[in-house]
Amino acid sequence: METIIQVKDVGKTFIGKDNTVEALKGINLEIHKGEIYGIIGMSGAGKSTLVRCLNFLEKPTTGTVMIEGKDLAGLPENELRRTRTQIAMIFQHFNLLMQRTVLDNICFPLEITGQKKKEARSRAKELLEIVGLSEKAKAYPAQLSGGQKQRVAIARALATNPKILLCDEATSALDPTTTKSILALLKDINEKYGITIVIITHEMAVVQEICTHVAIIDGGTLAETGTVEEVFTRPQTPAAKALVFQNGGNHEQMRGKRCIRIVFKDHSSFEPVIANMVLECKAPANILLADTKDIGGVAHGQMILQLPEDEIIARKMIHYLKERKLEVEELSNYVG
Ligand SMILES: Nc1ncnc2c1ncn2[C@@H]1O[C@H](COP(=O)(O)OP(=O)(O)OP(=O)(O)O)[C@@H](O)[C@H]1O
Repeated sequence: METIIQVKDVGKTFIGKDNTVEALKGINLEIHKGEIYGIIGMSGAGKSTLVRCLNFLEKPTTGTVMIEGKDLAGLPENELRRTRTQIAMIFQHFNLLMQRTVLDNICFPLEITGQKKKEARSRAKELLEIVGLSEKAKAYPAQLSGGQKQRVAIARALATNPKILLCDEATSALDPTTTKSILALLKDINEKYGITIVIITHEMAVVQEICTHVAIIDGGTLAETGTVEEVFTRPQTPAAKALVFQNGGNHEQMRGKRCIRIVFKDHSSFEPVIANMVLECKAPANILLADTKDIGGVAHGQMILQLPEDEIIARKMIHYLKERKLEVEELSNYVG
C-alpha cells in the first residue's frame, strides 16, 4: 500500500524562558493511503504536538515529515502552502467563525483559495448534504449542537478536497451517542472519498470504533504501533497495557487463577474481541498466551486468558465471549 505520511526521527523541543520541554523524541511513523490511523496517549504525551508537526503548523526540531514522498522542510513556501491545503484539520472545539452562517463558514476556505462566490456556495451546499446538515445552511454556529458544529467543521475541512484529514480530539467535547455519529461520518468519508484520516485521542473507545491502525505515544516517544487488533489483543509495552486494560494490566490485580482457553474460528480479525470485553466488563483480563494467525483478514487461533477473581465479572466475560460465538473452555490448572 502507498505511503502517504512518513515521519522519520521527529523530535520537538520547546525552549521557554525558564524551562525546556522535549515534547517529542525520535518518532517514526508510516501511514498508508486510506488508513484510519489513531494516535493515542495520556494527557501531555505529545499527541497534539505530533499532529501539528504533520502539517507543519509546528516545525519539528529534528527529523523529517514526508507527505506523499515530499519532505515538507524542503518545500518552497508556495508549494508548502499547496501541500497544506491537502491536509485538513478538525479540532475539539470546532473553531468555527461565529459571525458567519454555516454556509459561509464552509465557503471560507474556498474564498481564500480564490474560488468565485457562486461556485463556492454551490460546493458548500454539496458538502452540507454530505454531512447531513442541509437544513442548517443559514443558521449561525451558536444555534447548533456540538455534534452539528463538528459536522460543519468537517464539511469545511473537506471543501478543498484534502487527501488527509487530521482530527485533534474531535469528539472529546461530545457525548457518547454524538461521538458515535461523528465517527460514523468520518468512516463514511474515508470509505467514499478515500481520505486518509489521522485521529488524535485519549479515548480507547474511539480507536476501537473506527481505526485500522494505532500508535501509542507515551512521554513524547512512540511506545507501540500496529493494527488495532494487534495492539488491543497483545499490548507489549506498559504504556499500551495501561491504555488497553485501563488500570495498568497490573499482574498483581490478576491473582485469580481462573483461566480459559478461547478458540477463534472464522472470526473477523477487525473486531478486537478481548479489548471490547475488557471495556464492556470494566475489568482487566490477562492474556497468558496468544497464538493467532490472520488468514485473509480472518483470525484463527487460540488464546489463554486469566480472568479476574471476581466471580460475577469472570462469568460476565465468559458470557460475553460465548455470545460472540467463540469456543470457550475453562482450564482448571493452567500454569502459564
Ligand atoms: N507551544 C508550547 N510551548 C511549550 N511547551 C509546549 C508547547 N506545546 C506543548 N508543549 C508541551 O509539550 C508536551 C506535550 O504537549 P501536547 O499538547 O502535545 O500533549 P497532548 O498529548 O496533546 O496532551 P493533551 O491530551 O493534554 O492535549 C507538554 O508537556 C506540553 O506542556
